[in-house]
Amino acid sequence: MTAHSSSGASAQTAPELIEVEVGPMAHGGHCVARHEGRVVFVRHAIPGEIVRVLITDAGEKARFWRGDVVEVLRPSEFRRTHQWKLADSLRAHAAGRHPVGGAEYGHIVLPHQRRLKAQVFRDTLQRIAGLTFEVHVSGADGDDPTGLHWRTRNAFAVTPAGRLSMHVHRSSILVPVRNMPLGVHRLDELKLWDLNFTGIERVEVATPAGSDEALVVLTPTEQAVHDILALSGRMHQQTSRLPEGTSVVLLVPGPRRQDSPEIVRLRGRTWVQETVESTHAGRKDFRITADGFWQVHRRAPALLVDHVLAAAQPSAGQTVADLYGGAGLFSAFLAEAVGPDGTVLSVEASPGASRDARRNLHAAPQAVVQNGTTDRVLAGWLRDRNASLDEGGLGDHRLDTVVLDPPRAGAGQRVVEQIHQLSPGRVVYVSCDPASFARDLGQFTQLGWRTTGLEVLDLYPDTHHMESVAVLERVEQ
Ligand SMILES: C[S@@+](CC[C@H](N)C(=O)[O-])C[C@H]1O[C@@H](n2cnc3c(N)ncnc32)[C@H](O)[C@@H]1O
Repeated sequence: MTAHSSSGASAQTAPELIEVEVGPMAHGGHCVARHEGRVVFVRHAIPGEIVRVLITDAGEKARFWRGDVVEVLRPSEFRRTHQWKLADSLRAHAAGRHPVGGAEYGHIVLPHQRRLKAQVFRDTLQRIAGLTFEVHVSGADGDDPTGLHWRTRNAFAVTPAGRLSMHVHRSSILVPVRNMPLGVHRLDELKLWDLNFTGIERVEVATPAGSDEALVVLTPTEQAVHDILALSGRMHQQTSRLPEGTSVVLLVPGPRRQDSPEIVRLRGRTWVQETVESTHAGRKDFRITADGFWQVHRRAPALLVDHVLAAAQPSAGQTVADLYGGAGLFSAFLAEAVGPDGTVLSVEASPGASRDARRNLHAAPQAVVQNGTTDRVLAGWLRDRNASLDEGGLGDHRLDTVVLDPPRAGAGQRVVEQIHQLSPGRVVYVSCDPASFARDLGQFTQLGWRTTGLEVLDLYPDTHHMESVAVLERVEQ
């Protein structure tokens, strides 16, 4: 049973099953092993184990193969029964199917998951940026030892029969689901698996922490878009028995890719309220619309705000840029810290998230939202620093601090160079991907920046993902 072949070469040339002793955990959630001189990326293993691996992705000329553990011949002391049956490679393959993606660390006890993440983070920084750091990974308070029940944002695919499902890792194969153990308990209570989503391609669910509210966001298939009225009627009827407090919207893509989607309200409202309680900076409410961005772990917003404030050390009257600002999470707390005499420039590319940010920052006139890609906005600031903010300049401001929280791809060469040219006193880099972070940090280091603080947080238990907050300061010339 081979899921797919990456190289285009025939998968039959690889043996179906191999036996290996697995080496270190690598970025991406697989361990590195060798079979007759060839590198094999083995998922669902733990370093040091001897395992039998089903090759899922191979070719005679491929530089490396990929495979899933199907039998453990010498288990690690840190192995446990996977906490989620559908994502468990051992039980899935024994039943003749592939595990769903998204919980590739679920067979490892939580403290060891964090030790492995620290090792992966350290190795990635060393390999890509040539930098050596002591790394400790800490978890969020209140996390379940199983590593389950933390996601307040969940997304599902839909089978041709209209059932909620998830993808097999790196594959178009869909597996119908009847629960989502990584999600907060409220998600399972909605019982969305009992509904028929024919005509829908993607179902996203927001279940804010500590509230009974939920927002179900349905993206139609290409065919169903042509008769939105009929689809709306069917979905309205299907979702009518969802618990009180559940809102449902259709997210209809605009005619061109760059257009904002149209949000069609089927029930309740088009947004959810999120409340963030920071340890030292109080409590704030945020409105997040169906197409807006919000951090996924129930504790992530508050924890990240605390870390960003500690790293940025904003003070009254300062000017701070919040790049990739989303719905204004960091900007709202930064705006309070710099006060009415300071300025926060919140830069966000998505029109929906920018709209949320404007609403969320309404009470803080010192926070200005600039809708546009970071590289374009920064190019404007550099072109004419004295031009007013409305004209795309910096309005004579000098940046004290730049906070950036880019998506997984990182900021990239151009944006790092632009931040350097803007010459802020400090940079706070929030990252959800060690590899792109290492690449960008390498560039900052070459430009004369020094890392003076680094925290790594486990905001994605049972998966290989992690979050980091770094402080960079300019080396004195
Ligand atoms: C990881 S999120 C961080 C959002 C925010 N800091 C928070 O914690 O809620 C990244 C944000 O960057 C936005 N984004 C993606 N590419 C961008 C770009 N090139 N320029 C500006 N914003 C971008 C996304 O829409 C998203 O809101």
